[in-house]
Amino acid sequence: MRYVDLTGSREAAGRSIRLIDMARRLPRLVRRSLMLAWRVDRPATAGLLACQIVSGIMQAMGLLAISGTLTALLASGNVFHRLLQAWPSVALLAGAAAARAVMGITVNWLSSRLGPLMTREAEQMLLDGCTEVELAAYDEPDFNRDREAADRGAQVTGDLINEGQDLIASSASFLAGAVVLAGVHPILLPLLVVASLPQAVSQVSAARVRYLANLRSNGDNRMLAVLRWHIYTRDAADQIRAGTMASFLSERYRRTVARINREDRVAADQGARFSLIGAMCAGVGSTIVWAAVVWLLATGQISVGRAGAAVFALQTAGQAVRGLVSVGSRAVRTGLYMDDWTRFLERAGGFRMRRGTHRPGPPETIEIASLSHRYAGKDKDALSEVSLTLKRGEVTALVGFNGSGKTTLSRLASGLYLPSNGQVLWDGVPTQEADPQALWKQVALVPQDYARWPLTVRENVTLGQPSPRGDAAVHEACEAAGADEVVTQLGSGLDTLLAREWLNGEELSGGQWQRIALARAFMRDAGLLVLDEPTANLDPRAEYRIFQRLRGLAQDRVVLLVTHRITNLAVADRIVVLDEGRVVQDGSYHELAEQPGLFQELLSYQVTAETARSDREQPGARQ
Ligand SMILES: Nc1ncnc2c1ncn2[C@@H]1O[C@H](COP(=O)(O)OP(=O)(O)OP(=O)(O)O)[C@@H](O)[C@H]1O
Repeated sequence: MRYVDLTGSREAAGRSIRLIDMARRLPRLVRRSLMLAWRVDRPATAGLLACQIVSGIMQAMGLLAISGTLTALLASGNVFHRLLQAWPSVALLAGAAAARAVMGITVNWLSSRLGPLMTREAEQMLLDGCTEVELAAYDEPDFNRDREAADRGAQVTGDLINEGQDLIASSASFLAGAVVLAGVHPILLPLLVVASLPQAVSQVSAARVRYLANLRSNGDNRMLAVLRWHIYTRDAADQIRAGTMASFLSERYRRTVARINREDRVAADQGARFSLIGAMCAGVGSTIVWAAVVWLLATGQISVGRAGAAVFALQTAGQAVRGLVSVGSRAVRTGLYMDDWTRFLERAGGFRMRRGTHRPGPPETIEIASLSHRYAGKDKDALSEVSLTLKRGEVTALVGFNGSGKTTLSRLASGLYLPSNGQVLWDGVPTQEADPQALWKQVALVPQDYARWPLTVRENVTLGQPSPRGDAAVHEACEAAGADEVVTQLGSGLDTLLAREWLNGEELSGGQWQRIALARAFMRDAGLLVLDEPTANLDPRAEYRIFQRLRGLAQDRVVLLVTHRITNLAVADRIVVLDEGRVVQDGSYHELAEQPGLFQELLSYQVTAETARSDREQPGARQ
């Protein structure tokens, strides 16, 4: 089995990496890296640019000083006189070298300061981008793939500053060498550039091969991250042991890695072949250039001193061209990853929330009108033609078999999903016309799989939004959810960190966590309370208390309860029975209990203590 991502447009972008694209892209990349650097640290960016300019000037001066030194030393006259002539050039040479060394150290210092800042900033922008997408995005493989790619782009953003700096440095060296070479003889510079071209092409080809290989392994790499998460973390640690799954997971990991290695190996071999061809061409090119220098010297077209300067300038410019090509191809690859990041941020993977601006208050009614919903990639609706009205002051319960659409309906009612067809109207306004943040201020949700935030108890309950009443409100919410008993047992009360993996962190039991999750909902001053299996982990006493409180809570809000505990449903004003995404029954507990239908069937599966006892006392009395 192979984990595959569709990578069409990115693959096309990768395939289009050619020398000409690289030349076009490089200035844009340098500009982009400098803009991000400017955003995170202006003085460091300005310092970096200044250092590069000074360094380039020093390099040119150093090369000119070499020419001056050689000309003076090789001139006629006595040694002392020649040394005297040469020493200002030597001093300039030494000064320029020292200045370049200092600039180099400063550039390193500033780049290492900027790189991590840029990576963190890129990650932060990505995180912000992710919170702005529709929840439905997470059901789309495309979105998940693009987010992973963008994450990789964010990680390499810091590299771009080093690559950008290397590019600027190589360009400055090339310019310095070019100025000197052009001064020595006009043929040398074009000859050097032409001689370097084959190597440039081969380097870019190698970069293209590596990028494409990486792209092909994208799905597998994503799966490795998922496997690592499950194997490393505590969440599934008990199940891996009790289920003796370790060797299966390890083997799956190994096989996935082996596939990636095979792709990498092919890319490395192909890249090495390109590099070898490039190096051979570079050797031939260098021979031609050096032969040209010797020929110019032999035919008296340049002096020995100028030939000496040409040697150094050729070395400098040749190194610069090689540097430009090798860093350039790396930077282009980094740039492609960064394109993934930029594209994702621009479009939020194509799923940025674009809803209205209406700011709803606590709803009087939530009308669900001819609502249908189909999840991405599914060929069947999860909900079909559902119509019902939820009212403030009422507890509406949703019941039905697994997969009948209860959770989907509660997510649509709370505006987490937008309907594929039909409408959800909060006091007459469709959810897509409401400002989502304002709407969710009116939602208190206890989902089936509630988050166990590695935060303090206080933060877990307030969700980072403390009440003006301070801890008094937190204690009240905890009391309402039965979490007060949990808090009093914890060493540091509300300040206790709920994460065993950290020093002084505490772990809670499943039921204790559920009480905290309920306290979160009770803490929120929201007009819609959605409870999805809120008591699945609670002991009978805690469960009884929650249901006792529910009526009081419903007085000034809409309450939507999803539960499989049919015996608790007497608390609801109204029960809606769902089957395969359709409403099949709707009424009070007593009405539905009397009617033949699915509700009666569900009721019949509830083995009460009464029936169990009668079964024990009268074996064979019930079939
Ligand atoms: N994120 C999703 N992406 C695709 N399909 C989904 C998604 N969530 C739910 N479904 C599908 O929608 C249907 C209804 O699921 P839903 O979770 O609403 O059922 P439910 O009645 O709450 O089930 P349960 O009682 O097991 O909690 C199921 O067929 C399920 O496979």
